[in-house]
Amino acid sequence: MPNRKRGVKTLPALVLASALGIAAALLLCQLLWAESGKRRIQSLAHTVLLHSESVAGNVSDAVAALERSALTGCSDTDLAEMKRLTFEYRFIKDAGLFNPDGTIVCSALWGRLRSPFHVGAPTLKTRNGLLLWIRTPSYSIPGRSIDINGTPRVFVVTSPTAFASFENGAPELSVQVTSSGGRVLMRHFGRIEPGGDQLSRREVRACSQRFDICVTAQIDSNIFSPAYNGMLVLAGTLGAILGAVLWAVLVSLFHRNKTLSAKLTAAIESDEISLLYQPIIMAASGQLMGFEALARWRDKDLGEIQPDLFIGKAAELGLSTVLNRSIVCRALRECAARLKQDPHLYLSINLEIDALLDQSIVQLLLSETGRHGIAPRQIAIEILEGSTIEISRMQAGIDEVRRLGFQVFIDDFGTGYSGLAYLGRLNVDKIKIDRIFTQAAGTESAAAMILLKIFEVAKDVDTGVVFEGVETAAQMRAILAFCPDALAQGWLYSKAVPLAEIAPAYQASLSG
Ligand SMILES: Nc1nc2c(ncn2[C@@H]2O[C@H](COP(=O)(O)O[C@H]3[C@@H](O)[C@H](n4cnc5c(=O)[nH]c(N)nc54)O[C@@H]3COP(=O)(O)O)[C@@H](O)[C@H]2O)c(=O)[nH]1
Repeated sequence: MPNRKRGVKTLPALVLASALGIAAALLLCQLLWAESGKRRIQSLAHTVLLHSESVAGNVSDAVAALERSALTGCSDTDLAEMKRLTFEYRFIKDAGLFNPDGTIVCSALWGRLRSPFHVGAPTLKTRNGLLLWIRTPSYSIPGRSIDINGTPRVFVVTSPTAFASFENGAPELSVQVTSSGGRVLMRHFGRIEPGGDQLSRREVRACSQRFDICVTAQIDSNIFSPAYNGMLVLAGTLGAILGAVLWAVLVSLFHRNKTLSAKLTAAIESDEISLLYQPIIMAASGQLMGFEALARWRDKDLGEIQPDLFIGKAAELGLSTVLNRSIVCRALRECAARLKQDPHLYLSINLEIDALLDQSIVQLLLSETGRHGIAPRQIAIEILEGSTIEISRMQAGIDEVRRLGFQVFIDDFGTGYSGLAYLGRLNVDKIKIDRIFTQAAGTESAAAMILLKIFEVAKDVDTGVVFEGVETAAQMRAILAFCPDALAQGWLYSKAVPLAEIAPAYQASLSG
């Protein structure tokens, strides 16, 4: 029954996730398609502009040639010369002369007109001084309109097929050729709609440096048009699958998190968190000086869980105190014999600063060391440098613990936000320099310079130093060069292991 209930809830959620996936996929597809359309019209606008410039250049040259010619009127010689010029220029359909009163009386193509034709005022005077009559009534065929370019003396008619190669373009494309101010529309293919850059519409504009011409190209890349049905179905299907997969991943993460929380709670309560120990060595002699307790949790279903993860999770679940108490008790129980056997050894335990300020943990440390007959001096509490707790409160807690005989170390020094000034203000026994600095030893990096600086300041304020994360003999040699009595911890000597595997001395080969 419960499974059926869950199935009933699952189906609408799955349908909703798929629907959201479809919507997201279609939206993404539309945006990508519109952007690819923009690249298409950029190239189209450029091509049309180049073509418009060559038409305008051809027309200007023809007008200049007519101006230079010795035409005086509409004699047969004049008409022959006009014809010659008309044939010479590719984008010119006809050429002729204006009367001084602004009327047309003859042209190369139509010869002498039966009656003078009045063209009226020009539509535009270009910045090159050319007069344009756009879509003005034809002087030869009634009802037709033509484009005339000229001066007050001569004119040419632009060939109506000058832009024929751009006619009958794809239906989603529109192009218009205008004067540079956009006031006069010279040519258009398709209709430019106002408002580019909507979901589907993109627009580009390109203007000529040489002529009074601008080209605007627009594309309406709407994936919902019937032409793109195939793409629509593919994108929708992929979106539905992705939405469903994402939903399944989120649900499984949520369940894993819930499972992790439940399992961790059970593991802490039944004292299943175990400890490994990593040796801390006097590098010059290889002598064992102490060991750090590092928590481990292996779940039979989830496998090995990183300490960062389960310690953070325990804090989220409000289980930090229970976990800390179990770690303190286990560490002292497991290490008591070894510490008593060798009184110069110490055991490091990681505790958050809040735990150090928690009287119940301090009392536990006292009672457990007393119960096992361990000197408090043999216990070092490692706290993190970066903490939001006020420094004076922190120092009061540290002082109290040190007064009881325990040592206090600052862990991962250099990675917090407090900087070197912190060292002078906090009274601790040792700092543990983080491995990002240790591992830079002997290199030319900024981290290597910071490492030296940290070491100098620690020496000035008479605080001991442990170099964490030493992995290579070269790093160790470089550290020994400036700190001959360095304490070191790292994989060069040993990873964290069961206490029984920790030897009294570690002869790391520092040569080679
Ligand atoms: N509050 C508590 N924090 C704890 C406890 N146990 C562990 N931790 C913290 O979890 C972090 C990760 O710890 P871990 O995965 O155990 O990693 C430790 C070492 O294994 C690792 N290490 C040691 N030597 C090297 C090395 O040479 N190279 C390398 N890449 N890693 C190395 O460093 C970790 C020890 O770090 P630190 O504590 O800073 O000395 C870590 O922050 C633990 O503090 C716990 O019981 N309580």
